[in-house]
Order: sequence, then structure tokens, then C-alpha cells
Amino acid sequence: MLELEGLTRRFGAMTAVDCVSLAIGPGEMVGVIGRSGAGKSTLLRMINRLTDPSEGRIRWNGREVTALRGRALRQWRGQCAMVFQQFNLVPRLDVLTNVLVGRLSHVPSWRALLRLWSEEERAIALSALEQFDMGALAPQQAGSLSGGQQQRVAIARALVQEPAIILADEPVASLDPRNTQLVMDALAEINRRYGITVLVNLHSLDLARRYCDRLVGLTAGRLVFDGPPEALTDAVARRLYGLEAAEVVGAVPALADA
Ligand SMILES: Nc1ncnc2c1ncn2[C@@H]1O[C@H](COP(=O)(O)OP(=O)(O)OP(=O)(O)O)[C@@H](O)[C@H]1O
Repeated sequence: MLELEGLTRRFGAMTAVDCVSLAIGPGEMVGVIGRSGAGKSTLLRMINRLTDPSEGRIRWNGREVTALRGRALRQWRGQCAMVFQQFNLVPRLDVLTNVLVGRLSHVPSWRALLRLWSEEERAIALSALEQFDMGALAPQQAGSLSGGQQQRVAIARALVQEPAIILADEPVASLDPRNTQLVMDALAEINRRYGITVLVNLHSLDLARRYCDRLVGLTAGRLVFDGPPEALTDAVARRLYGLEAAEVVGAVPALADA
């Protein structure tokens, strides 16, 4: 169970995330939605501790993770893998090595530094790639792949980390519709097959509704919606997205009667 309690992050006078409290159970697939600048990235980055909270607490299975440092913090980051909009692969390295980077927290650092990956580690990485139909790409340079392929490599890298949580920050923002579907399918498959909790920031409400069991809506850093997709009416969505509603609320037939 991931618990956020009064989680707040300020940047100078600006409050990016404002007193957010949430409890997320194991195996949930949660879509974090809201307009640009609502605080979605900051929320995810605080959970992974890439950004430190100004106030509030983060607990994982009852254990305080808000103040972890050093080795304990590295272990926590090993447990909650990040998937970024821009993939964050090493473009000149081959695909298999990029996936093996996800095993770093599982092998002694001297072996990782020398890139002495065991046959077993390689098999784990290859099997993750094969799961997303990308086994044949293992020897290719990561930088030569399409955006959608690179994002699925990034998801395979997250998977071999054997995390309890995957935090995906706008993972499809730069992809075309076909690759968007492949990447979202990959996240949903990981969630269902392995019971890994997934928190995914999505700008598109349609995608969030289609793929997530639970939606969490932020407006100006505050939690303004938490519930199943069915409970998110178009009226609530229009409040969440404001002027951007026309872009994200699918058909928007009722925009005029708001
Ligand atoms: N490092 C930072 N320094 C100063 N302000 C920041 C920093 N990171 C985020 N912010 C501000 O915090 C607010 C929330 O940003 P955040 O990136 O979390 O929103 P978001 O919902 O993820 O938006 P987007 O979809 O555009 O990425 C924004 O106003 C942003 O400018």
C-alpha cells in the first residue's frame, strides 16, 4: 500500500502540489489527470524522491520513505521504477544493454560497472523484450529505434527492475496513436500479469478512462477528483481541464450546457 499524506511541494511562492492525500492499493492502475501545470509530474517525482516534498509524508507498506537517504533511498528507487516521456535510454548502447540497466540494483556494482552481465541476467532482459515483441531488436542501437519502440524498451527496463510500482510520467505524450496504444497496452499488461501498481500521468482523458481502474484529478496541485472512470462525468472533466477541455474530453457534446 502506497500512502501519501498531506504531500506538498512548493517552488518559491508557487505551490505545485498542495496537500495531496491518497492511499493506493497493490495492483491498482491509477491515471493521474489534469491540465498542463496541474502538478502531475511533481507528484510522481516526489513518490520516487527525484523531488523532495516541502511537507507531508510518503509511506510504503507502513514504512516511511519520505526521509530515506543513501542506500535506503537507492533501494526505494529500485522498487518504484520511473518511465519518462523522453524514454531516457542511452542512445548509443544496444537495446539489450539498455534493458540490463534495469538490473543494476540486483547485481554488485563492480559487475555492473564492468558490464559483466551473467547469462541469467541477459535471459531476463531478453525475455522482457520478447514480451513486447522486441526480442529481434536486442542488438540494435537504442537511438535507431522509433519513439514507440524506445518507450517499450524503457518499459522492459522498468520491468526487469522487478519493481512494486511503476511511475510513468506522460509516457505517450510524444507518440502517434498506434504507438500510444502499444505503450499503454504494455503498461496494462505489466499491471495485470505481475500485479505491479502503475501510476500513470496522462494528458488524454480518453486514454485514462480506457486503461485505468481509478482516476486521480489534480487542479493547481490540489486533489479534486478520486474515483473510477465511470464517476468522472464530462462536467467534472470540464472543471478539471478548464479551457483545455475541448482537447481532452473526447466528443464534448455537452460543452455548451456546462
Ligand atoms: N523545478 C521546478 N522549479 C520551479 N517550478 C517548477 C519546477 N517543476 C515544476 N514547476 C512548476 O510546478 C507546476 C506543476 O508542474 P508539473 O510539471 O508538476 O505539472 P504537470 O501537471 O506535470 O504539467 P505538464 O503536463 O505540463 O508536465 C508548474 O507551474 C511548473 O511550472
